Amino acid sequence: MSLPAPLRIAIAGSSGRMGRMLIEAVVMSPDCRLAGALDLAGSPALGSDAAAFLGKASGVKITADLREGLADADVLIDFTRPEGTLAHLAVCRELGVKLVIGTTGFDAQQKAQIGAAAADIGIMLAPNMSVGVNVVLRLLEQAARALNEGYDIEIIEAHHRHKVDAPSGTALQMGEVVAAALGRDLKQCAVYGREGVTGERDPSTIGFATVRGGDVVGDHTVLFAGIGERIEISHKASSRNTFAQGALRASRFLAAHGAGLYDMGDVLGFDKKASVS
Ligand SMILES: NC(=O)C1=CN([C@@H]2O[C@H](COP(=O)(O)OP(=O)(O)OC[C@H]3O[C@@H](n4cnc5c(N)ncnc54)[C@H](OP(=O)(O)O)[C@@H]3O)[C@@H](O)[C@H]2O)C=CC1
Ligand SMILES: O=C(O)C1=N[C@H](C(=O)O)C[C@H](O)C1
Repeated sequence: MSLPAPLRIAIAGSSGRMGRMLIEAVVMSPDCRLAGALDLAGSPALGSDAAAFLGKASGVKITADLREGLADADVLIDFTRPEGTLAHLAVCRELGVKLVIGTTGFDAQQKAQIGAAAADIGIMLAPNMSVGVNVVLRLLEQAARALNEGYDIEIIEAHHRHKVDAPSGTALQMGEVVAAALGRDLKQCAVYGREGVTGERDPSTIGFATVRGGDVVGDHTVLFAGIGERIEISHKASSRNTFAQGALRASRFLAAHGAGLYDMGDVLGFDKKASVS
């Protein structure tokens, strides 16, 4: 009996922290094949083998030419920057290549562009691909429903010194899930940091606090602070491999599904309630 053909995966942002982790994960997965590797024009890595940093030869050269990098791919996994992802999205749509988007920091208009492209291709959009965070999103929905009065909600996140967006995409998604469970609109109730004489806390708000430093992979805590007790629901990532493995699960899911906009809840078989992103 012959084995099914491997899933052909291209990676965007090949020289980035996640790009390298993803290349390693693809190369190590027997059911996947590295089919393309993209990086920005001007990157010193252009022309070199995508797996050279692992001391291996993948036979795939890093290119800035999107059509060349996507020519042989079923799925592109993209953890870059919003402007890069949107450029990749346009070419994926044209070529019929499915897209796993891990990039964070999109504004509402950019998210709408992604949603529109999902009419033609399968797209997975998730600010955090770890299984653990997506389970935490479900726990948060339940906790927020049960603690809907008398508890102040604060979301605290910590990341490495190189992260460029704040709050993290995960923190924002946690805020959206909690706000939706409470029947609030996050746009109306979010407080992003405090300074000076702020006055007493407004109980209808959801506060965000951001910490940046060192090599923290990604910590998120949602605090429900009541009188006489505090509940903290936390997730701490200790390796980027958890995000890479989630992105591979997402790629396998997309390979088996048609056009549409999906999230990690779909991959994990959750119903749609907690999938605000
Ligand atoms: N969904 C999830 O599970 C996770 C999401 N992330 C998100 O992934 C993104 C990347 O994170 P990380 O790997 O740490 O970042 P890095 O800065 O390490 O890597 C980003 C990569 O994208 C490239 N890049 C930058 N701008 C563009 C552009 N306009 N077009 C094409 N490529 C571009 C960079 O190239 P160059 O180096 O030449 O600038 C680099 O190779 C972030 O948005 C982060 O929040 C991160 C981890 C998990
Ligand atoms: O930039 C990162 O590193 C991470 N970004 C994601 C986010 O913004 O939520 C996910 C993860 O926490 C790591």
